This record gives sequence, structure tokens and C-alpha cells, in this order.
Amino acid sequence: MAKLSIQNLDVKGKEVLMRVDFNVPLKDGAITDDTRIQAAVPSIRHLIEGGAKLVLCSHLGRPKGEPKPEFSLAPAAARLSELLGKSVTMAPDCVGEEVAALRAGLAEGDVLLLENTRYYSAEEKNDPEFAKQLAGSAEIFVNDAFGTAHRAHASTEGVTHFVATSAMGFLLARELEYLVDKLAEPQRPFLVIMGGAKVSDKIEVINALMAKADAFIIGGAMAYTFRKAQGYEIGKSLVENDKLELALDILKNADAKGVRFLLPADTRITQEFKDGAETQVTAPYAEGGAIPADWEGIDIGDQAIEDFVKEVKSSKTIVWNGPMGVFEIGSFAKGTQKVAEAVAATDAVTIVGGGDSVTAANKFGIADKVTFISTGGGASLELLEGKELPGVAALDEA
Ligand SMILES: Nc1ncnc2c1ncn2[C@@H]1O[C@H](COP(=O)(O)OP(=O)(O)O)[C@@H](O)[C@H]1O
Ligand SMILES: O=C(OP(=O)(O)O)[C@H](O)COP(=O)(O)O
Repeated sequence: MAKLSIQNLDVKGKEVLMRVDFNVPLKDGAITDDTRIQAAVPSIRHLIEGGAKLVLCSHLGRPKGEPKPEFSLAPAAARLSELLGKSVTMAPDCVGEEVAALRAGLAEGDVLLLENTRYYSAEEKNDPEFAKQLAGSAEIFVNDAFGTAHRAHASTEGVTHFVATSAMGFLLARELEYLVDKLAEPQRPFLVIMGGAKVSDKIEVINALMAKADAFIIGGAMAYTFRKAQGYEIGKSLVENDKLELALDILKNADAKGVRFLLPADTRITQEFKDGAETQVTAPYAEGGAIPADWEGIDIGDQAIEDFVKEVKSSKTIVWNGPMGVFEIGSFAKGTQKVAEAVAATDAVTIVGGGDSVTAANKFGIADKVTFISTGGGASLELLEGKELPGVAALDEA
């Protein structure tokens, strides 16, 4: 069943609470990639032009239930204001009396951005009392936060129980349409490239994706959990020690199903996590390579780049989620850049998903050379897995 769209709502004079995903990368307080803000603009404009009193809410990063100024959404309010060409008021909080007063004072066409919902642990717990406060006096809730639609949080799921109407925005609709349709019958071989730092989230979906994909490339921090599980030394690299058994199970499962499963043959390592730091490439693991105790993996090695590029070239559908290394730092970016360029150069159907992956695609100039850019990483993987996303399931039927 299709979900209700904002296209079909009369919002004139009504208070509308819209969940957006303004979880954008920041450096020294400045937004380094505003793709997610731009992506929400069509829904925002539609609601403003329809005469809504618009209240936006989002999380940013993982502040773990406490107000932390470095996770403030204030830079997003400033950027949105520039994109819309009109003022956007930044609220000092996401709930409470002061916020309620600001909401009550909105006129038709006004836009208020609430402060980071994850300043409260009640957000991720999907606490009903917190959800009720977020809903406040809004009659209508709109979800346009595709990147967070796989989370059952107060601002994505809970809030729908405290408003009269819950609908999807244009971005959410477009993502669902594209990802579900394009990937329903993928051209084969179908390759999934995974990397990044959200290891515990993403490793959980691999077994389920094996029913769909013919091959996997694992880069980024996730690779070290697999290598450690296989008994290799990984030094100070990021690792999820409670996922070692799962990693072994995945390797066994891939073997049994005949799914190609590529781990990086070698790793670029450093002792200092900063640009210009000395880096080395380990010997291939198969030839006794290891990461020394006080070194850390920060990118895939040169042999891994060669292997991964070859795999990319022989694929017909590619989903890429998660950078191969710490691409934000110039001297650790080579693996991500080479894989990105290889993805862009194929004539395969190519889908790049995830906040940081999209940032990497923009940085390396390949964003307009891929078939589809998705604003969601974890969300697109769960969709691909065939799961219903809680933030979508909670919306009203059309
Ligand atoms: N080897 C690594 N060690 C530490 N961090 C890494 C490593 N490889 C990639 N990362 C980091 O992973 C982050 C992106 O991870 P993630 O949020 O999972 O991706 P996405 O947002 O695309 O879903 C980037 O900031 C990058 O610096
Ligand atoms: O950046 C996000 O997801 P992504 O890294 O999977 O694209 C979303 O904003 C969700 O953030 P979360 O993974 O902290 O819940």
C-alpha cells in the first residue's frame, strides 16, 4: 500500500512538524557537504508555499543524549536560510516551554528548526512522553528523513501517534521509488561495497543481503573486524570485538552460498591520525602481513585497490555504502578515491548511499556520474534487505 504524500495535503494555516535528516558533516563548525539539506528543500518549499507553519526537526551525529554544542544544528539553519532565501529561526532546544512559545508564534510560511533531538536519550529510546512533546501542537507530521527512516526513534516513529495525519515528503518518496524499483531485479553480477565506520550496524545486514548480492567488497573500518576474526593482528585499528563470531559466520555463509567476498588484501596504516602523517602499506595478509601493535589501519592498501577496481569493472549493478578509508584526510583518501572513480567509470547501474559516502562522491567529482545518489546509507541497505523501515511503516496509508 502506498503511503500518504504531502502532495495530497492541505496545510494552509496548519502547524506541520517535519522530520528531516540534517545529519551533515561538519569541520570546525562549517558544513562540508550540504547534500542532505538541499535534498529536503523541495518538500520545505512545497509546505511554505502551501501556507504551513513549518517546524523542522533532526538529529546531528551521535551526542549520546546530552546537549553538546559541537552537535548543534545551528549551521544547518544558516545554510537552509541561504538555500531558501528566507530567514529560518533556530530554536534553542527541541522541546520545552520556550520552544512551545516559538511554535505558537509562527505565521503561515514561517520556518523554525528545532535543536538536535539526540540531545535527549528519550529520542533513541522512542519514549512516548518525549514524542508527545515533540509533536506539540502540530496537526500534521511529515517524514522526509530517508537517511534515518531505519531508526524507530521518537522523531521518526513515536511522533506519529500524537498527530492527526502523518505523511511522507518528496525525498522519502523518491528514495523509496528508486531503490525499490531499480533494485527489484538487479542486473548481475550484483556487487555491494561496504565500508565506513558504523560497523556494528552494517555488519548485521550482510547475511540477509547474501540472498540478493553476488559479491561483496568490504573496506573501511569493517574490514578489521573480519581480519581479527580470522586471527590476524590489527594493531590499534577500529574493531567490534562482539562481532567477531558474526564475522566468521558471514565468511562461512558466503563460502557455502558461493558469494564472492573480498576483504582488503593489504592495509594502509599510520601511527598519527592527521594529514601529512607517515603511512605504510602492510604486506598482504596472505603473505604474513599484519598491522603492528601501535599502528592503525586508515585505508585499504594498493593490492586491495587493484583487486577492488577489478571486481567493480566486472559488475553490472553496484551499491556502494561507506568509504574505504578516512577519506576526509588527504593522505588517507587514495582507496576511496580509486574505488569511487572505478564505480563512476563503469556502465553498471550504480547507487551510492550514506551521508559520508555522498560527501566522498562529491569530493572526488563522481556524483553526477553515478545512476543514483541516496541520502541514506544504513536505510538503503535495510531497504535492499527487504525490511520495512519503521519511519515509513508508521505513516498513514494514502
Ligand atoms: N579505517 C578506518 N578507520 C576509521 N574510520 C574510518 C575508516 N575508514 C573509514 N572511516 C570513517 O568512516 C566514516 C564514514 O562511515 P559511515 O558513517 O559508516 O559511512 P556513511 O555515512 O557513508 O554510511 C568516515 O568519516 C571515515 O573517515
Ligand atoms: O547518517 C546517517 O546514516 P548513514 O551513515 O547510514 O547514511 C543517518 O543520519 C542516521 O544516523 P545514525 O546512523 O546515527 O542513526
